[in-house]
Amino acid sequence: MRVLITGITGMVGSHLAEYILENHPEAEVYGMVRWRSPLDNIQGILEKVTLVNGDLRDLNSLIKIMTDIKPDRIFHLAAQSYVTVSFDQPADTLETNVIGTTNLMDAVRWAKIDPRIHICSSSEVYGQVKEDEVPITEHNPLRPASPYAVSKVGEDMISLQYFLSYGIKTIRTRMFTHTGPRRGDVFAESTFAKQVAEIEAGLKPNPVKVGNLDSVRTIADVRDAVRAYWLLLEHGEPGEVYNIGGEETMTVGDILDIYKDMATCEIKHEVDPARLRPSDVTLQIPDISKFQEVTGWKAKIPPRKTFEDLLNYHRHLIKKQSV
Ligand SMILES: C[C@H]1O[C@H](OP(=O)(O)OP(=O)(O)OC[C@H]2O[C@@H](n3cnc4c(=O)[nH]c(N)nc43)[C@H](O)[C@@H]2O)[C@@H](O)[C@@H](O)C1=O
Repeated sequence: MRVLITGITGMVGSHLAEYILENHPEAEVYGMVRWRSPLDNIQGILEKVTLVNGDLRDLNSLIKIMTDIKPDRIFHLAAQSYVTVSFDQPADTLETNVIGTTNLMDAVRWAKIDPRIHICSSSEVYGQVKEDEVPITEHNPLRPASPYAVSKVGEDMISLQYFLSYGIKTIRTRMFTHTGPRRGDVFAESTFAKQVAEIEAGLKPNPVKVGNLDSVRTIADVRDAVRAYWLLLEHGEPGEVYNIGGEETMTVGDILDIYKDMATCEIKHEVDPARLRPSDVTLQIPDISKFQEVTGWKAKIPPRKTFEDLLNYHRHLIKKQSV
């Protein structure tokens, strides 16, 4: 079986590749990279995967990849995934996420192949939900509250349309917050961990800079998330959409408190107005029963372990950079 991962150099893509190599050795893993993508996250598996150059904005590069590899499964993880940046660069976000996904599916059509394709939509498509709408099911209205969320609605819907019009086997996930080692340092739980590690190392003054600490999230570990994605393409129904997420609910402020508790010195915090958004999604609690019924998936890693591993990841990076 040939498996293609777009976004293999990111947090999720690199963990997914490791998961597949370890648990499904029969699979040949191909990763699509842009020619200048940093390969740090996949250093440990470079000899076990085949990298191919491509760009979601370049249809020809995708047609070549599909024709050469003829993947049986595609995990489409590449995206502009940072909500804050999408307010500053809305067109760029839409182009990568919506046009990029459209190109990917057009390339599959051109190559006349019939893979099962995981489309990574997002809980952000639900936007600001009302209190009586949680836990959020797949039937909730879509009220995107950022250009990123609009781009994920577009990606989600165009993937459904390619299934309805051409029978392309897209299966969509709306993943709620998931994190762990290698998480980009722009996201809340990762920037907090990085700043704590820098303060511990004497590289940055106390306090940790924060934005809105009141948003409610559930946390899933990225290593549980990639297992969910594998199960999705094994058991999911083409054309369908599934919520996935963790079960423990907390505020962003609770996450900061966990790090304060783990830190080796006293940590203070301060709101940085630049970290507040024009509109924020403050309540995200998923109903994941549809996905669990189909796959039997259950998260195994508790959030505290996830945060501990993420903090140690940043501590390790800082140590490495200082030698
Ligand atoms: C499922 C979804 O999950 C992620 O999107 P996100 O939830 O917006 O992630 P975030 O970590 O940027 O914000 C979470 C919350 O935390 C608040 N917050 C407070 N203080 C800081 C802060 O200092 N930095 C950031 N980034 N956020 C902060 C911020 O205002 C927001 O309410 C992406 O993976 C996305 O790709 C995705 O699909």
